[in-house]
Amino acid sequence: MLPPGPGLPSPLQMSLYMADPLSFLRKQRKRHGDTFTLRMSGMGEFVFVSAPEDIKRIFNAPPDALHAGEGNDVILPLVGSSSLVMQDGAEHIRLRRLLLPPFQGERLNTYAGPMREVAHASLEQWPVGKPFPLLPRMMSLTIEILLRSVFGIEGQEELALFARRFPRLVDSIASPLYLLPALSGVDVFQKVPWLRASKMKREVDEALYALIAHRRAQPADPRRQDMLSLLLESRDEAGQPLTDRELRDALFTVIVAGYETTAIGMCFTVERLLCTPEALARVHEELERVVGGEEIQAEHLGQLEYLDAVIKEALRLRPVVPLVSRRTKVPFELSKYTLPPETMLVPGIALTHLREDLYPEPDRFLPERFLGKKPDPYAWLPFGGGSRRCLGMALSLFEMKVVLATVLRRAKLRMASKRPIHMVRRSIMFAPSGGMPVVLDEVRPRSSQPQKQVA
Ligand code: HEM
Repeated sequence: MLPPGPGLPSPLQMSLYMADPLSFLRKQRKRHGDTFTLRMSGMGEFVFVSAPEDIKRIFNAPPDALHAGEGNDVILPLVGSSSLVMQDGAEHIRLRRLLLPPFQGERLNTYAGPMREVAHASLEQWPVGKPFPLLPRMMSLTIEILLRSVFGIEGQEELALFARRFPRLVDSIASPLYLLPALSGVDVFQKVPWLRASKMKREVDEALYALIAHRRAQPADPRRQDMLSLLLESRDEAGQPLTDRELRDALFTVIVAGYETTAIGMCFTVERLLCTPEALARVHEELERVVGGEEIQAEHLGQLEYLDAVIKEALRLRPVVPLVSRRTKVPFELSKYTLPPETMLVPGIALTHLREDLYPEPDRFLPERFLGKKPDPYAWLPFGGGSRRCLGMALSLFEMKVVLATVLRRAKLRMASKRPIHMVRRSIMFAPSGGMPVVLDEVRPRSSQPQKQVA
């Protein structure tokens, strides 16, 4: 038997969820307790979970007990069948071991300089004195950072080509023309080759395979620190490198998973800061103390403790991805229930982040909650968790810090209107309403101090 839930007809549950997911979920938790079942018209039953002990059981379950990859069928035609997000079990573990190292640790430090430069260049293009939506600006910035740091692309022409085509392609999957057939397992790009999106995908694929071939043909260069170069050197336990197909799918996946999410996370952080002047003042004071007249460098980041807490609190209160899912493959014990195989389990990220027992006054923006504390991975989960935790978590937090520190030091920003910004659904994400209109009153000059060598 599944946990209790609302007795409403499933089309009504679906409509109420779609209209205002967060307040509908909060109401159900209040009424039915920590674990409850929603019935969504045409999509089946979903068991929502928000208690840290249940989330811990889910994130620590053996890889064969719970699957995540099969829930991602809808993006299969875009990311490809060798993408990490499509795998489960042993193949997921093998691929993740190959892909993870370039996205972690010390090597991130080499990206601080390029990330900062992209942020400066972007900021100088923002209009002064009139309202503009921040989200598209942040999206162009994050895509350029990924193209430089992950793909290792430097040529302006090549950067422009990918930076133009990727977002249009990713956007096309939100269209009903793509979504409706994809939900029934049809690869629109294959079946309807004359569609603009299909043509664009072929062109992007050709450019990606050409990039991979070009890199393979070059002798290994230890000075190259982009992730594609590192991935070309990766070997699995049997000594096998990644195939061209696996590399193409990995590059595509990183773009699909990484550029909008990070841009939205930065917008919401700016929004919370502009609405909380005392927190913004404290960020400025910290930047002045730690960075002073220099340019921001990797070595400053560890000392920006308040900015770090601000980003964590913004991701708690405005989680970009509001939920993750796992499908049970065996009978699965969860609190007092034994859930049958093929049950959809949904760790509710947004729901967990708003629990009063974990975060007193949960609706308030209080970065101090995270000062000097490591977040509990079963209570703070904007990047999901367990063996499926976001591959780009370290990269994304690093990038958010470098870009926000660069922008906030130079830009005098304010919200464009007093109307509150809401979280609105954007495919599987929550994004700021209206693209988050802001006004840039002034751009201060870059620091005049001579720059140290970038780490
Ligand atoms: C604020 C920014 C981001 C947020 C909020 C976010 C969130 C998430 C979440 C919730 C998941 C699912 C985890 C789970 O099922 O437990 C995920 C998976 C993933 N993310 Fe991110 N992400 C962000 C940025 C990035 C970036 C920058 C990259 C790549 C460079 C990336 C690559 C991936 C990949 C490849 C997966 C699939 C992991 C797997 O299935 O093993 N993400 N992300």
